[in-house]
Amino acid sequence: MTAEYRVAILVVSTSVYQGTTADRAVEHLVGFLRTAGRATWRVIATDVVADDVGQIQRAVTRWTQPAAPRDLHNPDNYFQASADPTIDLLLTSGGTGLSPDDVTPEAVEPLLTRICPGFTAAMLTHSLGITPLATLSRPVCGVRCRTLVLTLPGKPKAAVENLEAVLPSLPHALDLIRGQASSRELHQRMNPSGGAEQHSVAKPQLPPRPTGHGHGHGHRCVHADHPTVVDPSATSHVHHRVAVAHRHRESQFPMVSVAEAGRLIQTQLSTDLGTETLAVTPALVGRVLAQDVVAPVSVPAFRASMVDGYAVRAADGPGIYQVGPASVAGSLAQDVPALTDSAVQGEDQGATAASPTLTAVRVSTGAPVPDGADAVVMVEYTELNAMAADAQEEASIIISGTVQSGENIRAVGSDIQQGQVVLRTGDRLGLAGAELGALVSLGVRQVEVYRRPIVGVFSTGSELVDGPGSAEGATAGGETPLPAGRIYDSNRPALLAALRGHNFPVVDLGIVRDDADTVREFLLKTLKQDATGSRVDVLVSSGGVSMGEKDVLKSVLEHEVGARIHFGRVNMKPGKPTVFATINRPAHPTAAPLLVFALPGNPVSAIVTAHLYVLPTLRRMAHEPAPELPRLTAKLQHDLPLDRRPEYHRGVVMTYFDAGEATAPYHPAPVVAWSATEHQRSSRLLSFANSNALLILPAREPHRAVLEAGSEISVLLIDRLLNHHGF
Ligand SMILES: Nc1nc2c(c(=O)[nH]1)N[C@H]1C(S)=C(S)[C@@H](COP(=O)(O)OP(=O)(O)OC[C@H]3O[C@@H](n4cnc5c(N)ncnc54)[C@H](O)[C@@H]3O)O[C@H]1N2
Ligand code: MOO
Ligand SMILES: [Mg+2]
Repeated sequence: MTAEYRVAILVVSTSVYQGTTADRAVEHLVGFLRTAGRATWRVIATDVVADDVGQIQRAVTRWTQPAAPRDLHNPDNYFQASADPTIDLLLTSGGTGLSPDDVTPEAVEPLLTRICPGFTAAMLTHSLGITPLATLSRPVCGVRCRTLVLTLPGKPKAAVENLEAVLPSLPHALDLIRGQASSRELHQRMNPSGGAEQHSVAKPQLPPRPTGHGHGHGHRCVHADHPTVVDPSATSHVHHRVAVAHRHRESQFPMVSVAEAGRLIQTQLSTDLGTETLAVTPALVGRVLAQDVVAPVSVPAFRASMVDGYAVRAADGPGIYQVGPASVAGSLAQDVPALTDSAVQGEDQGATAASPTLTAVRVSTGAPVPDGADAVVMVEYTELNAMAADAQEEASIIISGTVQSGENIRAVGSDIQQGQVVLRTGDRLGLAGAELGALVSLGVRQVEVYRRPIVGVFSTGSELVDGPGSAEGATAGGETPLPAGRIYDSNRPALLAALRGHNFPVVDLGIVRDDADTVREFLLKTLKQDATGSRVDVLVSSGGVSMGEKDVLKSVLEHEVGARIHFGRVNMKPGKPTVFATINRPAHPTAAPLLVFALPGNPVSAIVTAHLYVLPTLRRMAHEPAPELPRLTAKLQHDLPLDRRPEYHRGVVMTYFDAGEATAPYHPAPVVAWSATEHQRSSRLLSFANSNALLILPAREPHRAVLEAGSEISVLLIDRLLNHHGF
């Protein structure tokens, strides 16, 4: 009985996809397979996609999924939707050439879990025997889960020739991939006479079979439970997930300095997130303007008094003034009568010793100054001359001093002139509220501001349980005793709190188990969120980036979702395994890449690196004028032992005067620093207790193991600077 294999064919061609060209590849390949022999080839699915990395990857992923239910947060799992787990052979046709549109190898290669250069070689050798133009073809072949993927050329004839070239070994290759044959059987099948060559057949590098999943017919991806390591011999970014015994025993990532890490991030971040027009409300504080604001009106818009007193004509000088109707704050300028000569001259109120000859209008601070008046005399510089008959109102007052024209009057536009540029592109609406207040005072209803990056935060770790800081934990009651071996996910709430505290929109993406397939699908799903509009600009994770067999994040990033890792280790304590990567978005090739900060899982390391790397990056992306953490020089108050790595030690920083110094005409405020706690282990969140700064300690050197009290050190503020004096 001949074996039966299930085949899917994916035509990759924009013109076929758009209907401007008819496809002939499927027909040719199906015709060839019908008569190919060696096995029964059942073409059970075909599809057409454009020359587009995202479309190709989605089709390939759909046909090469393991059948086991996916453990994703969103049940509406795009990649799962039409998964057919039983495709043995996936043939793509088209897009393997050299034109800029040809992206099939770029799309397929990152998805392959094991590359098979033998198939590629067989295809190329065969084709080169037919035409030298075969040099222009760039096929990739390899395994994804239980499916062999071959990228054939687009020309139907060439596609068939390439397939023909590999046909002899195909059935056995597929059996091996399915786990239904051994290499020994293969050799017997290919060389029934046996002999010495038998030993020269290279043993296929199959990863050991996962335990507990049975053999043969299971449709689980054989790699699912295996850690991933980079095969150092692999020249491409295709990875091999191999058993823990074969893992690297040294990190493959060069150790960069903190400064170099900062520079690498800066080369990748985008400040081109666009702008948004927002209503002028208190929520605008902290935002950065993406437009100049021109004053639409003057402030004040009317001549306003700066003091509580009496509006007069300065030229009238000292004398007795009859007090006219008041202008108080809230009076309409139009209702305040003008000061006129005729109103007062020579009138006699008859109520007191002296008679007024002049006139004044009582005004309060901020109230309109009547027309005709050019000065306001403060109430303190006047005396009551006479009361009105009701013994309540002022009838007249005495002004004894001289009065300057313009005194105590805010001229129209003297605070803000209509047409003046009041705020400029790049100005931040400060936390003190003044810029917001200025906009409101001008009646500006909305402004264009830079969009702030949206940050998705997730935790990796199979040991993690949602704690009281999360919605799930709150309903489950975070205090329930945890089984030994489990811990509450404290990194995610801590990181969310810090980022939200700095006014960045955050999305809680939950916990992702330490399993390469789960991590990969989570990342692909997050990338796919392009299409739905709910996309994040920056991903921040914690955990899974060191050397452990379950630390799969770097490998999945690099080899399975097409990320570029810009650094994977930094010479600092804590935070050595910090990873920074970028991933292009398949659905939006022109959009800025997604930035990924994969922070170490140790809680202190995650918080320190979030402040050191993530926060300044987000602020830069948001066009904030001072993106870096504030840095000061401080005097260390006690000896501190040094580490082999430069250390970001949790500390307390305070400005300090003693009473004598405070009275000196000028005395720079000394800044002093000390360690927040002893026992600054990366797991010990209490090392942050009361700390407001990271003390930057140099690495230990042969001649210097301790930094001595009195040393000047650099400190980075992560919270408010303490002020010994209060005010
Ligand atoms: N052989 C080596 N081991 C380790 C090295 C090394 O260079 N070689 N580096 C150490 C350093 S330094 C750090 S930092 C950590 C980083 O570990 P990972 O990023 O791989 O994180 P995990 O292994 O997932 O977890 C480490 C630790 O943190 C706890 N954790 C993780 N996530 C959370 C969370 N969301 N909330 C609370 N606690 C969390 C986890 O349970 C572990 O205890 O690696 C060292 N190892
Ligand atoms: O660098 Mo790790 O962050 O020391 O704990
Ligand atoms: Mg680890």
